[in-house]
Amino acid sequence: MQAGKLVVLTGPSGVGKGTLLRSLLQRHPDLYVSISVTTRAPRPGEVDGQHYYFVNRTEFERMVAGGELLEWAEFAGNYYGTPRLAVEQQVQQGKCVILEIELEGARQVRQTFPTAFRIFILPPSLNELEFRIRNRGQDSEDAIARRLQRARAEIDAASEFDIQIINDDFEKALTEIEAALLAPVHCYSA
Ligand SMILES: Nc1ncnc2c1ncn2[C@@H]1O[C@H](COP(=O)(O)OP(=O)(O)OP(=O)(O)O)[C@@H](O)[C@H]1O
Ligand SMILES: Nc1nc2c(ncn2[C@@H]2O[C@H](COP(=O)(O)O)[C@@H](O)[C@H]2O)c(=O)[nH]1
Repeated sequence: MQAGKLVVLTGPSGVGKGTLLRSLLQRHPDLYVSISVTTRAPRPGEVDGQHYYFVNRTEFERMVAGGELLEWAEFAGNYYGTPRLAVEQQVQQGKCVILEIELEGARQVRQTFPTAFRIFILPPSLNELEFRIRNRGQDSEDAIARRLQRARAEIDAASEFDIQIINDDFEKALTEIEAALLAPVHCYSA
């Protein structure tokens, strides 16, 4: 699996991973962002096959049993996983493939693809993280509590990653990710 590169982007829910990735894709449309499978219900505006593949638990468990997922985890009461085939095909075609996934999945990828480049996005503070999740206005109180509880453990694991970037000033964080990905050893190397 070495023609392209695999990049893992992890960080607590609400830190801004998705927003950073959308801006990164606008600047670098040749990047490939993996579309995950999830049992979470779609949020308003989320489109099946674009934001996620939305499936029920039975279908997700069938995909796990069939070896169709590169990694998967349960997060805040729902399953999330990365479809293996699309990622492998894109990497073989030389693409730089980005997985935006939580900590347990990132750890699995470290076992299966130890050469993957792994970035951890940190919030400026837990208070700001909570503000961002609430301000996003997409999660129930229960979901917010579960996500914040998980955030603490995730932040404690930040040093497992190749680099840590604080998403305080958005443009600065974006530039730091861009610089890391465009370094020859991380993406786009021959
Ligand atoms: N640097 C920043 N300063 C202030 N707000 C930000 C910043 N970056 C992102 N946000 C805002 O934080 C909220 C959460 O961002 P986003 O949904 O991208 O997080 P996420 O890490 O992808 O979350 P999840 O893992 O739950 O999908 C959004 O409303 C976004 O606009
Ligand atoms: N292990 C995986 N984690 C994933 C995947 N796709 C998304 N995620 C992470 O889940 C949480 C919650 O996402 P949300 O869209 O419900 O807010 C967040 O940390 C995502 O990064 C995946 O395929 N595998």
